Amino acid sequence: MERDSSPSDQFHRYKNLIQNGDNPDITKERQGASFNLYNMQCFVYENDHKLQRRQEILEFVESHREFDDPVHPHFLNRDEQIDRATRKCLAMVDNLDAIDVTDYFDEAPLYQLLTIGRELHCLSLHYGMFLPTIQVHTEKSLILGPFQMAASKAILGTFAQTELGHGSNLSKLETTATYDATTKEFVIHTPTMSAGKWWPGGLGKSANYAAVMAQLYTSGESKGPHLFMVQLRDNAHAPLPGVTVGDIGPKLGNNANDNGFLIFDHYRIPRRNMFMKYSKVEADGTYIPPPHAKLGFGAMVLVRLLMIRDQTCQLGAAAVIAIRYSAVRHSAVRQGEINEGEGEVQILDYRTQQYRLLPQLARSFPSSQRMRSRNSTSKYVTKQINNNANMELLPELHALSSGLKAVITWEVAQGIEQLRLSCGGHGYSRASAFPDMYAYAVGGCTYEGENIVMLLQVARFLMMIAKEVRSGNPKLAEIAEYIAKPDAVTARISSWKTCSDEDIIHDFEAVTRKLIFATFDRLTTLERTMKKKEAWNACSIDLCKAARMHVKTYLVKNFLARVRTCEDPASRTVMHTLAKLYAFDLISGGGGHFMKGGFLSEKQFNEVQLGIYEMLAAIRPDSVALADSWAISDLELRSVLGRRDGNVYPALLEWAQQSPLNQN
Ligand SMILES: CCC/C=C/C(=O)SCCNC(=O)CCNC(=O)[C@H](O)C(C)(C)COP(=O)([O-])OP(=O)([O-])OC[C@H]1O[C@@H](n2cnc3c(N)ncnc32)[C@H](O)[C@@H]1OP(=O)([O-])[O-]
Ligand SMILES: Cc1cc2nc3c(=O)[nH]c(=O)nc-3n(C[C@H](O)[C@H](O)[C@H](O)COP(=O)(O)OP(=O)(O)OC[C@H]3O[C@@H](n4cnc5c(N)ncnc54)[C@H](O)[C@@H]3O)c2cc1C
Repeated sequence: MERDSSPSDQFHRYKNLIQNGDNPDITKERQGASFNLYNMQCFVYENDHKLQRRQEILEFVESHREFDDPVHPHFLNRDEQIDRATRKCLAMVDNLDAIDVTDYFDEAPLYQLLTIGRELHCLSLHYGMFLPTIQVHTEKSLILGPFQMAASKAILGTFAQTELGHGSNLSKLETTATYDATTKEFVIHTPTMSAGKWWPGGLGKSANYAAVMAQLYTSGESKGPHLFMVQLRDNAHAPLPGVTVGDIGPKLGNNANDNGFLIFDHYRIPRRNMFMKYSKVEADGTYIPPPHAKLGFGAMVLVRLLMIRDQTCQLGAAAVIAIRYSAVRHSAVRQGEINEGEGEVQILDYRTQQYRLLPQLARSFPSSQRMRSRNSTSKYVTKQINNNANMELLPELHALSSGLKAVITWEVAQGIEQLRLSCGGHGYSRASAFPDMYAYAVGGCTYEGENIVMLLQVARFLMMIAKEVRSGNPKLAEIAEYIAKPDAVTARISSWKTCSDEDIIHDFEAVTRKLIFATFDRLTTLERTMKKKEAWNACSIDLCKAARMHVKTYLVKNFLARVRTCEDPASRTVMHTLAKLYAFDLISGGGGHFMKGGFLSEKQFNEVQLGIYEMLAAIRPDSVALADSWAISDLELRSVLGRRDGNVYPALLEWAQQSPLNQN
C-alpha cells in the first residue's frame, strides 16, 4: 500500500496550521502588567546602559554567521559537541572587541551564553581560572609576559588542583614540588596513584599549560600547597616527557569540556615558574612566607564570587521558561477547570503552580544583584592586599563568598528542578533546556568548594564572632554586626501588607543570632569532654544550619535594601511584594527555627502562610512581565518551551525533526 505522506510532509502540514505571530495568551499576559517593562528592566540591570549593551551584544552575535549552529547541539555526540564548542570558542575569542572583557559579571558571561550556550568548553578554565590565577598570583614586574601569552592564547591553561584522593582537603594534596638548589629547578612529582590530578577542565585535550597546586618542599622542609606554572605539552601539542595527561570521560553534564587527569614523573620546571607574588623560594632555597597563609587560595575566592552571579542567572532563565510555558499551557482534563463549564484554564492560574514558580522567580533576583557590589568588595580587598598587605577584610570575604556560593548553588539547582517539574512531560525533554541547565548548575554545588565544606568555613567565622561577642570585646565585620545586638523575645512579623522591612529584618536577625549562639553553646559544652575536632564534627549539622541561616538573612536584607533603591514606583511595588514573598517563603520553609521557644507564634506563622498565598495571587498578573524583565533573548535562553512568542508546539515539532532517527 502506498504511504499517504512522509513524516516530514505531515510535520509541515501541522506547522502550517499554526498561526503566525505571538501566542494570544502570552500577549494578553504582557498587556495586563502593572508596570512599565523597560523601567523594570533598567532596575534589574541597574541602568539603561547595561540593558543597551545586552542588545548590542545580541545583535553582534546574531549578525556573525560563524556563531550559527547548522545542527541543533542537542543532537550531537560527545566528539561533535567538543568540536562545536571549540569552533565557537575560537570564533568567540577572535571577536572579543564586541565586549568589555573586564566585565566578568555581565558582558563576558552574556557573550559566552549567546555564542556557545550553557556549556563549559575547552577554554572555560583558561579564562575562568588560569588567567585570574596569573593576575592574582604573579609578581607585578613579571606579570606582563605570561599574562599577554595567556590573553593572546599563545598558551592555553587550566587550573590543576584536585587529585584523585583529595579535593576539599587541600592541606593533604600529595603532588610534590621539591626545590633543587643545584639546578634552580622544582621537581614536580606524583608520588602515589591518589596524587594524580583529576578533574581540571580543558586538561584532557586542550591545555598546554597548567597552574598546578603542589606541596612545596625546600631545604628539606614541607611548606604546604603552593601554585606553579607548568608546561604540559610541546609545540606539536604532544605531552612533554615526564607528563601523562588525558580526558576523564563523560560526566553528568558539561561534556563539551575535556576535564582531564595528569601525572608527573619527576618533571622539572625553572624556579621562576613558582607563582611568587605572596610567598617565595630564593635561589638558595630560602622560603619567604606570604603575609597571610591563605593568600594562595585567592583565585578560588574570586571564582566563587563569579559563580554566584552566573548560577543565579541560570535560575532566572529557568523561571522565565517555566512562567512563559505556564502562560501558554492549558490544563487538559475536565476536572482541571476551576469554574466548571468555563473551559480550560492556563496552568499559571493554579495556585499550586504559582507556588512552584513564583518563589523561584523571587529567589533569582537578590543574589544576582548583590553580586555587583560584592565584585567591588573583592576589588577593594585585592587592592588593600596589594597596596599595603592589609589582610583585615580577607576572612570576611572568604566567609561571604563561601556562604553565598554554597547557599545559592544549592537553591539554584533545587529551583531548576522544581521549575522543570512544573512543566510536566515537556520539562523532561532537552528541548526545554532544563536538563542541560540542571546538569550545569548542580556541578556548581561541588566544584570550587563542595557546599557542605564551604558552609563549615562560614561556621568557623561565625563561631569566632560568637566567641568575641561573648567575651564582650567584639571586633565585628560589617556582615556580622547583627550578632552583637541584644536578644529579641518575640517576632514582629504580621500580615504581609502591614509588616515593615524592619520587622522582617528584625526577625531574621533574631532567629539567626539564636541559632548561632545555641550552636556555639553546644560546641563549647562538647569541647569540655571531647577533642576540639571531635566536638566540631559532632556539632557540624547545627553549624551548617547556622551558616545557611546567616547567608539567607544576608540575602533577605540585601534584597529589601535593593528594592528601596528602585525609582519607578510601579516597579518598586511589584519588586517589594516579590522580596516579601522571598522572605516569607524562607520563614515558611524554616518554620522550626522561627517557632522555636515561641519566638514566632502559631498565629504569626499562619499569617506568613496566608501572606504567601495572597502574594502569589497579587504577583500572578505580573508574572510573565516579571519574567520578561530578565530581558533574556531566545538565543540566550535556548529553550523551545520558553520562547518569547509562546509558540511552543510548532517549535517542538520542528526541534524533534532534527533527531537523526527521523532522517530515514
Ligand atoms: C568551571 C568549573 C571550574 C572548577 C574549578 C575547581 O573546582 S578548582 C578546585 C576548587 N577546589 C576547592 O575549592 C577546594 C575547597 N577547599 C578549600 O578551599 C580549603 O581546603 C578549605 C577552605 C576547605 C580549608 O582550607 P584549610 O584546610 O587550609 O583551612 P582550615 O579549614 O584549617 O582553616 C584555616 C583558616 O584559613 C581560613 N581560610 C581558608 N581558606 C581561606 C581563603 N580562601 N581565604 C581566606 N581565609 C581562608 C579559614 O577561614 C581558617 O581561618 P580561622 O578560622 O583559623 O581564622
Ligand atoms: C564539573 C566539575 C569541574 C571541575 N573542575 C575542576 C578544575 O578545573 N580544577 C580542579 O582542580 N578541580 C576541579 N573540579 C574538582 C572539584 O573542585 C572537587 O570535586 C571539589 O572541590 C570537591 O572535592 P572532592 O571531589 O574531593 O569531594 P570530597 O571532598 O571528597 O567530598 C565528598 C563528601 O565528603 C564531604 N566532606 C569532605 N570534607 C569534609 C569535611 N571537612 N567536613 C565535612 N564533610 C566533608 C563533602 O561534604 C562531600 O559530601 C571539578 C569538579 C567538577 C564536578
